[in-house]
Amino acid sequence: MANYDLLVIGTGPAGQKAAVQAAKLGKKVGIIERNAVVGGVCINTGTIPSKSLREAALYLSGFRQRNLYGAEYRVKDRITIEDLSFQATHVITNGIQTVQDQMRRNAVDVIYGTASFVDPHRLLVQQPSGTVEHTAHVIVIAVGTKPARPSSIPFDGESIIDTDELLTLKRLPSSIVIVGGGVIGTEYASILAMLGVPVTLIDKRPRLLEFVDIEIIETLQRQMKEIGVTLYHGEEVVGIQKEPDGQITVTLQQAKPIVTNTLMYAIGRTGASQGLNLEQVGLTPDSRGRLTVNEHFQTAVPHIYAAGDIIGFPALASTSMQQGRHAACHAFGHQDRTDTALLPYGIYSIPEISMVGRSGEELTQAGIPFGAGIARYREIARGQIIGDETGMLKLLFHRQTKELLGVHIIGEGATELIHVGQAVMAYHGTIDYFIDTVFNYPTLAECYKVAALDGINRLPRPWPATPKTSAP
Ligand SMILES: Cc1cc2nc3c(=O)[nH]c(=O)nc-3n(C[C@H](O)[C@H](O)[C@H](O)COP(=O)(O)OP(=O)(O)OC[C@H]3O[C@@H](n4cnc5c(N)ncnc54)[C@H](O)[C@@H]3O)c2cc1C
Ligand SMILES: NC(=O)c1ccc[n+]([C@@H]2O[C@H](COP(=O)([O-])OP(=O)(O)OC[C@H]3O[C@@H](n4cnc5c(N)ncnc54)[C@H](O)[C@@H]3O)[C@@H](O)[C@H]2O)c1
Repeated sequence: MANYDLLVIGTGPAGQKAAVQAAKLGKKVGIIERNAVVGGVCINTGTIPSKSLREAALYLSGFRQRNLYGAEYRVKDRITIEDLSFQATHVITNGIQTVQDQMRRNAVDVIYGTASFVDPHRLLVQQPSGTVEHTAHVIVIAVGTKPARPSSIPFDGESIIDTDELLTLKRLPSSIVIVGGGVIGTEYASILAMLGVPVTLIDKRPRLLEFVDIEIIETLQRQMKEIGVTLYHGEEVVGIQKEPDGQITVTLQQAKPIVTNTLMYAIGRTGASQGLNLEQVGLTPDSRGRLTVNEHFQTAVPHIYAAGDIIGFPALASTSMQQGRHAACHAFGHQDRTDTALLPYGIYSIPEISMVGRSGEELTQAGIPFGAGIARYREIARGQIIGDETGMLKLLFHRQTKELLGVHIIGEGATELIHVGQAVMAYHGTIDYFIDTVFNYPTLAECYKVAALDGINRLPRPWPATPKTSAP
């Protein structure tokens, strides 16, 4: 038994950052992990493997170069699971090693085993060799999520799978039906289609990713159809039949049945709070296993914090890290602030999407008068050089003050480019910043200037004057 200032449950992004931050504040920290390796969903089954798979698919399929060298261009003709997992395995191994090194350098004890509460300050850790108990002044619950698996679906780990199991398949599916057009379903649909797998993507909502700007989603949907994704909106699976030849017949509510080789469910994730013995400390998760916290990530028991996917939206690696760090800072009296209004979103579909700030729909609903300016990659030198013909950057700004209110991008580099707009918004900058600034040429960042000029040109003259204090 050891006594800690902080014990963290879970070594995903939230747990890692909570642990390191507390260690930097001079605290004695332990972090508990039930898997054989550190890193959580992020490094082992979610963010990192899916993004590595995407990069490998884009490279091996030659997709990025097809507009330049022709639709037939390929780096490799028959792409195998081994080709794809080569890069992912390398990146995952490095990621695990990096987390282990960080814990060691910061003198954080990594305790392998499954944690549960004995009382509000005491955790039981089950290990293959037996159980140990540790106590702590502060506890951070960062246990993350697991894929939602409705009991009515006959999952078999091979042909009827969840999104974690996709990564363990022995060969690429010859066809796949994906149920759930959320972020995971959309990303994997693009990746698999890129590899030549016929993909059907089904979602019960009327369109994909309802929180994304409509014009951006229309572009994405067109692109996905072009690379071989069949989309069904407002549709649900009502029957699953495994045929003697191993194929699966999927019966839909409205459309004709589909025969497929693989069926994958990507219908969301549930909090991994089961088994934590939360009733011992008086905490009750919601129906999806999530915990409620205040703005400092404290649960109803003030010295027990929760951070990352276990607290629900936005459930991203990016936000989880910040939440974990914020929780540790608050617990040990160190000032910290998280700007939730400027949360960027990055969706690694093909093409990728990113956004920050408000959408046109939100501004209209709020009654804020706004203008829009668009730059298309095909009209930008860098866009032409890289052969991205569908990329687009859209700026939304206040019609009177010209303050930047939202940035929405689809195309190569979108998730990196977004941070230029995010910084300008953080300082309440106007689109004049982009008009007055010189950008490297040829770059995709030049889209900001072109979109700002487009936006101002669409306003009735005389154009509004620039307020003196608005630029950063
Ligand atoms: C396919 C996929 C793609 C994604 N892509 C992105 C992306 O591109 N960008 C992005 O920002 N986010 C992405 N995400 C989301 C991101 O992975 C999560 O937001 C992030 O991993 C959550 O971090 P976390 O620290 O809350 O928990 P997790 O990473 O889920 O880690 C929790 C850890 O806690 C451990 N644990 C659970 N219970 C116990 C227990 N009782 N005792 C001990 N240990 C326990 C688990 O074993 C696990 O290691 C993706 C997710 C998925 C599934
Ligand atoms: N790039 C990224 O940042 C990234 C990538 C992947 C995952 N993630 C995170 O992982 C989390 C989980 O992603 P997800 O895509 O599994 O969940 P999600 O909640 O985003 O999407 C689930 C989708 O499934 C649909 N659905 C649910 N039940 C259905 C049914 N029976 N039939 C048809 N459609 C159904 C819903 O309408 C929804 O569109 C998200 O919260 C996201 O934040 C982030």
